[in-house]
Amino acid sequence: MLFYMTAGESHGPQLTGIINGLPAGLEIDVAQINAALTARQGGYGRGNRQKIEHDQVKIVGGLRHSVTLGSPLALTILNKDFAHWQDNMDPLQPANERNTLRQVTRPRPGHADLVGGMKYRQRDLRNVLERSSARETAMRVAIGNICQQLLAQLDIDIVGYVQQVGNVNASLEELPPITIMRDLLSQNDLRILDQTKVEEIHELIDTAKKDGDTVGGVVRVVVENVPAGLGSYTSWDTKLDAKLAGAVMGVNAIKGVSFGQGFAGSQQLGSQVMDAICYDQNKGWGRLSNHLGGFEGGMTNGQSLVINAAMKPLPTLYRALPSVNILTKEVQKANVERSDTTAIVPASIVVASVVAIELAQIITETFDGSNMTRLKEQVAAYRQELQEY
Ligand SMILES: Cc1cc2nc3c(=O)[nH]c(=O)nc-3n(C[C@H](O)[C@H](O)[C@H](O)COP(=O)(O)O)c2cc1C
Ligand SMILES: C=C(O[C@@H]1CC(C(=O)O)=C[C@@H](OP(=O)(O)O)[C@H]1O)C(=O)O
Repeated sequence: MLFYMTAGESHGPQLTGIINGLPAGLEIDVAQINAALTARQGGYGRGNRQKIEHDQVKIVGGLRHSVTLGSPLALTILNKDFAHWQDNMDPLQPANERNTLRQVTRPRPGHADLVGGMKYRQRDLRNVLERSSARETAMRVAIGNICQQLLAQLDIDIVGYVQQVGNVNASLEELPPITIMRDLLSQNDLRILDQTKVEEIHELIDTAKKDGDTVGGVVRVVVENVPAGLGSYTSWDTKLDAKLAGAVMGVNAIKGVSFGQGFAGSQQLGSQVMDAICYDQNKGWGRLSNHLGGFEGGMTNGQSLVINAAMKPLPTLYRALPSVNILTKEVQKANVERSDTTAIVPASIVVASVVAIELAQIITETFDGSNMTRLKEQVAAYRQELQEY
């Protein structure tokens, strides 16, 4: 069973990750992981933290000569900002006058601060915000990229992009193939397909920033060449769309997940939504459209996966909302240190990463995931069998 864990606080020394259950024999390209980490740091509307960080992964276990051993893979990413927080965030530094004076007591509406403080009985909300920060998503991107490299070995390609920012839609009527999408996405700093919307969205983000406000949006992940039959209809907890929805909702600030045309389909007739079945001797089974986003009965149906995720506007506002000081109970403005105006671009990378992790997990569970060469052989044989069904 492929699973992973992360540890580390936003301003602590480093992020740490362990992924267990990767096949032996997977060659890992660290440059590709670092490129994904750089992409997650970027995008229009990011705050000043990204000027400090320069995320690079270090692999410290489970790898020999760049090839996985089948043992747990251990990863680290340094937080460069720790240098400015050492006095406050060093794991062993005793509490002193300076660092206790910097206590966080004014919870931000929409962030984990208040409820986290109540639940874990914290009087310094830094003990909550450090881990609830989306800094952790850097490690999920590193692990997700390794899973993308595994999927690439099986000719499965995945991309995440920004579909909508605030109320401005930047999608195209027809989805181009992923290779063309990549080219379009590299042409702007918003990871959008419709280049005509760049200026309008920049203005939207600039205005929000000037007003001390924040912006959300919708991201989309497309996965090509996924074999049919991953996941199962037999029990609720084996449905792959349900597992994916859980993983995507697990990304900070994601508040909704849908597949294919999503909620819009609920307003249409069945004849407009179901994807008619076709068969071609050379290509095998297919569908004449892909409104359902590649899932039927909790299983992949051989069409591209289309997964949408809605992100709320970020909770930390420079024009802070009213809050209540947890020590004095006085009404005060919520805490603000530093924040992104929008994190919709990084969200598109993070959501694609968690989708890749779930897919790598179901594939290594459906087939023998002990060794990469055997896995490739089994997936190829299965694809052949499906075509001849
Ligand atoms: C890549 C990324 C960057 C984020 N940056 C910020 C930020 O700068 N300020 C902020 O308040 N929230 C930010 N968030 C969102 C918070 O982490 C999130 O809202 C918080 O953890 C509460 O969780 P919830 O929104 O899922 O309930 C970011 C999210 C992501 C995915
Ligand atoms: C550190 C990252 O994002 C952070 C996520 C975040 C939050 O509240 O989620 C708040 C901000 O933290 P800071 O106050 O340190 O600037 C973001 O910068 C990152 O994405 O690498």
